[in-house]
Amino acid sequence: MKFPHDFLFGAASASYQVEGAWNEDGKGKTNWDVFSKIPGKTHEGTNGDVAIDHYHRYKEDIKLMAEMGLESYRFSISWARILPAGDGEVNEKGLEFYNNVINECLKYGIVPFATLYHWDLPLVLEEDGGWTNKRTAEAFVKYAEICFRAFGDRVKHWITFNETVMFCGLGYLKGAHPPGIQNDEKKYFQATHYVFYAHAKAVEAYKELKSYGEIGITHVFLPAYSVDDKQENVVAARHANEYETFWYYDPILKGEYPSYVVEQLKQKGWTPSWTEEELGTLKRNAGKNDFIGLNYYQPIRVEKYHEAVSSMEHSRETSTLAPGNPSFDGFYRTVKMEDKTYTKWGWEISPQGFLDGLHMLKERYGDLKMYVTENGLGDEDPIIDGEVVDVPRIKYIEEHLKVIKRAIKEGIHLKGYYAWSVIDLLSWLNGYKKQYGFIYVDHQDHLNRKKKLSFHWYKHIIETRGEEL
Ligand SMILES: C[C@@]1(C(=O)O)OC[C@H]2O[C@@H](O)[C@H](O)[C@@H](O)[C@H]2O1
Repeated sequence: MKFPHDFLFGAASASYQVEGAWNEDGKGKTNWDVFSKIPGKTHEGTNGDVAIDHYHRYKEDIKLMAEMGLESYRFSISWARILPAGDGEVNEKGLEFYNNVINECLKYGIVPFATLYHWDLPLVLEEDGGWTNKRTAEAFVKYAEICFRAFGDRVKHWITFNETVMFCGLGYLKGAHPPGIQNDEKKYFQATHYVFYAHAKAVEAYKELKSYGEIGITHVFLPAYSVDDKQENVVAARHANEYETFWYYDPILKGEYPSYVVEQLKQKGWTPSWTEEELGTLKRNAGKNDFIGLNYYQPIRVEKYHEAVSSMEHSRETSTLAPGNPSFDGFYRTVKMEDKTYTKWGWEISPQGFLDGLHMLKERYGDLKMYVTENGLGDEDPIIDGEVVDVPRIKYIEEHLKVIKRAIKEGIHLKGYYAWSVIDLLSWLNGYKKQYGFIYVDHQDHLNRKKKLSFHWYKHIIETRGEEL
């Protein structure tokens, strides 16, 4: 059986991780332009000043995507190229760059899938409180409307935010991402709320424009499973799903927060300062979402945790989602299990965990259109006789595509798959230690591009629409 004719085989990138040209053509500074240059924040001081120079080489890169037969390219727009000061004056050169990227995609019949926010926030807004300041939410809606008007005649698939739990969690709890604050639960929950509010306002604005495209949000999908049947561990898994999934998915898809978490925030004094207007906006617009984007890499296995965690000291290492760390509130701990398979960075490889999680989502949110907006293997790819022989990545993606095909057969409304990443790119904290792409970038030879084994494999899968999987 082939994948459905309207299922999109794609791959993804993010502006800060590929573009470079950090201060060219009128682009404003972002939080990451500054944060990545604070000594010790990133592996070997890597940053996005050049990245893989996609800003100047996007034509070559999109031509390679076309040679792979890629049906859709998910990229992100850097807010600070469009509005250098976050709000205020529009930078025409910024609009020009993304118009060129979109037109280059369409030249090859590649469907552009645009993410408005993939963590690079204009510095002016970060310095004014970032996502804990409602001004940022309001500025985002203005930025979104500018993009809808400039690109919406050709871009018909929009994602507002990528992985809110990551930029809020690492920004305000672990401190590994800007603004680098640790253990501030009040700011963490406040930031998530203003992001959800900004999303709902952007959806409302998009629908009013009647561009007849679709809009949604991309969340991490990290289904939590108990390590065994012990009641306290089953309760720990429920707690993890409430805080890591339902807190993020409910306000978008139901228009209200999960009562389990709301009650506990009240008791702990972490309730965001939200207004009736904001909560009403969430409720009014929940039904207008066209899809949810899932970034799935792994599930988590959890057990009840019994030690105090007051003001844990965090590091880059405790921020990598590898198992063994307690949750921010100390309620549970993730566990590495003997009978599971893991990547070199300790992420479990579990296509079955994805399938089980998809059914959990369908049970809670109904027959909702979904895209896998990220899935892939971060690895140190072996180079043999000058060829990048990334067989582990082929196996990883093959197993996940098999499960996606099965999920569709079981009635899950999955409409596309975007491998992370289309091309090797800068990791926020890990530089170029692990690669994710179908295309190799040679940092020892002028960032020259080279097709990997997986490039040819994915090309075949797309051509045959995965019939053999
Ligand atoms: C933490 C990490 C990684 O480097 O492994 O997870 C996988 C992937 O997720 C994406 O949303 C990030 O933009 C990208 O940089 C990657 O980030």
